[in-house]
Amino acid sequence: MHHPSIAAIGFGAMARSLQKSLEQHGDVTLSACLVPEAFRASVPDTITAYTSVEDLIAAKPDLVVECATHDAVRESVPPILRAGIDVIIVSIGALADRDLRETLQDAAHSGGSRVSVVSGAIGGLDVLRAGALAGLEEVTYVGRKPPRAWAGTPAETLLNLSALTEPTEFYEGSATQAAHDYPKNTNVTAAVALAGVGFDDTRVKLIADPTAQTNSHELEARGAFGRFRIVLENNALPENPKTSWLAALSVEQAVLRHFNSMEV
Ligand SMILES: NC(=O)C1=CN([C@@H]2O[C@H](COP(=O)(O)OP(=O)(O)OC[C@H]3O[C@@H](n4cnc5c(N)ncnc54)[C@H](OP(=O)(O)O)[C@@H]3O)[C@@H](O)[C@H]2O)C=CC1
Ligand SMILES: O=C([O-])CC(=O)C(=O)O
Repeated sequence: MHHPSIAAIGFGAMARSLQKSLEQHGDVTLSACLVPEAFRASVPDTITAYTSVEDLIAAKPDLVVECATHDAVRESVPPILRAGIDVIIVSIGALADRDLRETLQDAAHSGGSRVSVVSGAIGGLDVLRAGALAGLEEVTYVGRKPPRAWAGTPAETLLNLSALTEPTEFYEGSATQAAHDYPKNTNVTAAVALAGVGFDDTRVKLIADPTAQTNSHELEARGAFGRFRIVLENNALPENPKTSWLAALSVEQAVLRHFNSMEV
């Protein structure tokens, strides 16, 4: 049987966690990645590090998983799809851009490939998708993370993160604006928006909480189907406090499912 070999775009906290976890599982190998030139030296010898998308395509991976940035989705994913290689996207916030969504669909169509997004650090997207068919009246997402997870974001200019003593909300608005302002922390809101009522109508609240030990995601929806509320309390990846471990596990699950002929 063919042993699938996949490639990652990016080789940060999530791709590393995915690679180790797949190695333990044994059925699929993450054997290559596409990284910026400056990052190449930090990729272990067992992984082939490409710095051009053309070289990655020439290596013909069975599947590519994007675990990098919104820019990587914009720049690298369309040519890979056009080359006939399926792609799983994790930096879903990039899809707040309608033109990019069309570009990706066109690229997949012309290459006869498939592009999909992961559920990532959140759950309940199946409920939203089903509920949306009968109409959703309201979808609200509340993201709560420890202050260190908001470092390097506009929250830093709105709050004194290191001096916070109580949970503080610093953003309330649409998923469109959240994806733009907090690209490394609101990919989950993009997944919620795509499954439910779209980017402009998905309400988002973001909280820096000095008492929080986890990255928590609260999702509430109301519609013709009824009501729904879930709360996830995710442990962060040790290498990146912004990213939940569950997000990496959800990529692994999507990869294994991709190569399974029976979807259960
Ligand atoms: N859907 C979801 O639920 C979730 C999605 N995410 C998203 O997943 C992605 C990966 O997360 P994580 O691994 O924690 O992030 P990291 O920052 O740890 O890793 C991202 C890596 O991608 C590299 N990179 C940057 N630009 C490019 C590019 N154009 N092409 C290839 N590589 C590039 C970075 O290199 P350098 O350091 O040199 O810039 C870095 O090594 C992020 O976009 C994150 O926001 C995260 C959590 C949940
Ligand atoms: O991993 C998480 O908890 C969520 C996250 O960063 C994102 O949605 O981008």
